[in-house]
Amino acid sequence: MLAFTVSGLLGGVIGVSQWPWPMQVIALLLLVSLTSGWVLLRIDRDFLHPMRRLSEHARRLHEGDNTHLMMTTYLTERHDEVGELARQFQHLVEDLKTHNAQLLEQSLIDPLTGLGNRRMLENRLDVSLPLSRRLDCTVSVLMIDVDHFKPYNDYYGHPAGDECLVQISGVLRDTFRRETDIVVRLGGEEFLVLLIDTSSQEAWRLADAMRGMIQAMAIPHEYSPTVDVVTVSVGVVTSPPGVSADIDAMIACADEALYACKAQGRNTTQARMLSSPAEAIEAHV
Ligand SMILES: Nc1nc2c(ncn2[C@@H]2O[C@H](COP(=O)(O)OP(=O)(O)OP(=O)(O)O)[C@@H](O)[C@H]2O)c(=O)[nH]1
Repeated sequence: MLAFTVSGLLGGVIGVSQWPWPMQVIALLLLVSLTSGWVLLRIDRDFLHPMRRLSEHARRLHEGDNTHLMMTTYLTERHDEVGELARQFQHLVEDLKTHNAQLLEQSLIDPLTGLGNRRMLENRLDVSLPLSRRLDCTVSVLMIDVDHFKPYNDYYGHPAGDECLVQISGVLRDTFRRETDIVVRLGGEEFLVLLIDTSSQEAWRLADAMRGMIQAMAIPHEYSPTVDVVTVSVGVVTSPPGVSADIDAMIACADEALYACKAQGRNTTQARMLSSPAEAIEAHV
């Protein structure tokens, strides 16, 4: 159609209609080829090429190549439908990214207390332990367990038990405030704190101060055989500089100290010094 229109115009302007008919046919064919070539070039430049870029972008995202999260402005700044498609695609990617970040955060947080959970501990340990080895500094693990929590739940009810755990979490959060401190709820009424570059004396002092603050909150617990308020027992283990901290050995050792607290009547803090992964020596009672 375009070719015919153009040929008509050319015919009028440069007198093609005066040419012999074979020349007219050749001119028309030439015109049709040039026009189709031009149309194909435009289709490739305006449509196929951007589509290839868009699909390449989607492929990279699919393969997890986060260096290409932002789409090229070549696509997003276009004022046509392709540009609109690219912008909508980019919004979708950004929404998914935000949503994924929220999901990841939720998967690391204990919903009741807002503290980290076991998974967060594992993630943070991947950074903290190699860092402590590199800086050649101490690592301390505190295992904290609420005393006589079963009777508390039984008599005051599960929602009151939940509230009690939330209040205890608040004390933990207020006590262990360094950026490098890791404070998590392991599950149930058990919490873990990991401190790096804190001396064994300081770890014990902080742990015992925290225990005292929980007692001082004076959450009534008239069914506790220990005292008439909610208390915790704390097992502390410190791995000194130069000893490669093995988290499983440390947790096992802190657990031993915790059970010793329970055996000795609860509402107390006991500490151990880990001199090698296999060997634990008592530091404080
Ligand atoms: N409210 C509430 N209770 C929980 C939660 N998780 C675990 N518990 C309760 O915590 C109690 C733990 O009881 P036990 O492990 O027997 O220990 P305990 O009574 O604290 O005794 P000791 O640790 O020996 O002092 C159980 O009754 C659990 O049901 C929770 O998320 N919310």
